[in-house]
Amino acid sequence: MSDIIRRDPRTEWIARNRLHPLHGTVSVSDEVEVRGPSGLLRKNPHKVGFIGPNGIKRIDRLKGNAAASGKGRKGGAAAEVQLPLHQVENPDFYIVVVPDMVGGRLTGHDKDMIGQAHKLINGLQSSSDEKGAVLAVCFGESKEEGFDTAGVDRLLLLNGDEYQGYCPEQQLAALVQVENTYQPKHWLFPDSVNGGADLGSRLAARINERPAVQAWLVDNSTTLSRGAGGTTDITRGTPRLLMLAEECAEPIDETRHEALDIELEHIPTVIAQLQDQGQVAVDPNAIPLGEAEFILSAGNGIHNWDQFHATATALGATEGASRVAVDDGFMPRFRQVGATGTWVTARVYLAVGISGAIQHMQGIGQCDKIIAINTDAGCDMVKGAALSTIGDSEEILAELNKLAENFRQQQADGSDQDAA
Ligand SMILES: Cc1cc2nc3c(=O)[nH]c(=O)nc-3n(C[C@H](O)[C@H](O)[C@H](O)COP(=O)(O)OP(=O)(O)OC[C@H]3O[C@@H](n4cnc5c(N)ncnc54)[C@H](O)[C@@H]3O)c2cc1C
Repeated sequence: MSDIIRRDPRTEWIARNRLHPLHGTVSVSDEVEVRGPSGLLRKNPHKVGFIGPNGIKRIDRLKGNAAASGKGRKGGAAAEVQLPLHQVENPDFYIVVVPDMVGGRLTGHDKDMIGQAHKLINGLQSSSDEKGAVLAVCFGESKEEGFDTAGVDRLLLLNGDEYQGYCPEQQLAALVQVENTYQPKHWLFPDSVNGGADLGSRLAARINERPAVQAWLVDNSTTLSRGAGGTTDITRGTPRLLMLAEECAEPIDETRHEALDIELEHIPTVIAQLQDQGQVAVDPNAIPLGEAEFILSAGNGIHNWDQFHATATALGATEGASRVAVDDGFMPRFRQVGATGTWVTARVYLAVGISGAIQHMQGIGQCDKIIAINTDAGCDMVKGAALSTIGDSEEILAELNKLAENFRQQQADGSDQDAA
């Protein structure tokens, strides 16, 4: 018999006519793709997705991705790209940036500020032969490895004991010494609650400069700042000292810089009026999702919710969730991350059993590092993650719990020995 698929006009007509008594027999199929009576492969839009436990229709992304291989993956284990090196041999002038370095690393806000510093340098260089460099002054312990790709030409790292914890008076003394030594063209601070606004105000008062605060559009002559609680813009000439709003400029991404270490002598040691009593432990779940630094987020791939909550506690992470986990009633609505939930800016976003739908990815675009745990190596979350573990969420969370427990135990043993 011939393999040619022959058209059956009568069956085709019945398939098109939803009121025909035989319609169900020719068109009903649980398949999303069906070969119609004409031989053509057709998609049945009524069969795409399924009704979840809450009665809401959803698209099953696992099905679409299950067959996907790891081919064509980007992001994640991104190939190292060697960017062109930008060198400034003997800078004629400096623009000094003082990053917040929350957790010892440059924040997105810090990187925007460094981008702004280079914009100012380019403007100044276009009208003279002088060469400028960005000098970053960083306090405390640094874990940052990307000063060069962030655009730092010179780096002054002040991490002695006197710079540990909250010590604005000592930091100010160092900045005054930088001012006396380098006479920078501009001082840039992030206008943030993480220290930038405080330190910038202190230095402005000390060196008698009138700063621009919440500056968001800056060039060499004019600065636009947000005023009156963000309801109006204030235009003024660009001052020497600027406290910059987030996203004031594009971060550096096309060049690599030297990040040469420099040292500064004769910084006076200040007898502090303020005493740092150390950090206060807080319940990670009491931190608003938008401000959380480390988020453990659950999706439809979580099948053991008690274990998920236990892991979040063991890791000290703030809990987040995909919309499906929320719609299905496993997590409260205020934990939803994404376009219609909270937009998060965590340093580490650990997504467990989340497929990476566009609405979810929109909400995590500002996170520094995304880690995915998923059974599907081809899902969009894995494609966008810096690190992925492919496997069952329950098994991987069990291992994570064990590691956290061992770590705690080792720390406890260590402190016992110290006490003895
Ligand atoms: C207007 C609109 C707004 C939306 N807004 C949002 C929003 O703000 N936030 C949001 O999150 N979604 C939002 N959505 C929903 C979004 O489109 C997705 O449906 C949702 O994000 C999917 O959630 P999920 O990844 O948890 O579930 P699924 O898509 O079902 O994915 C589950 C994932 O878990 C994996 N998995 C399954 N079993 C295991 C296992 N045992 N171990 C490990 N992994 C496993 C699967 O491989 C899959 O990748 C919105 C949708 C619309 C239409």
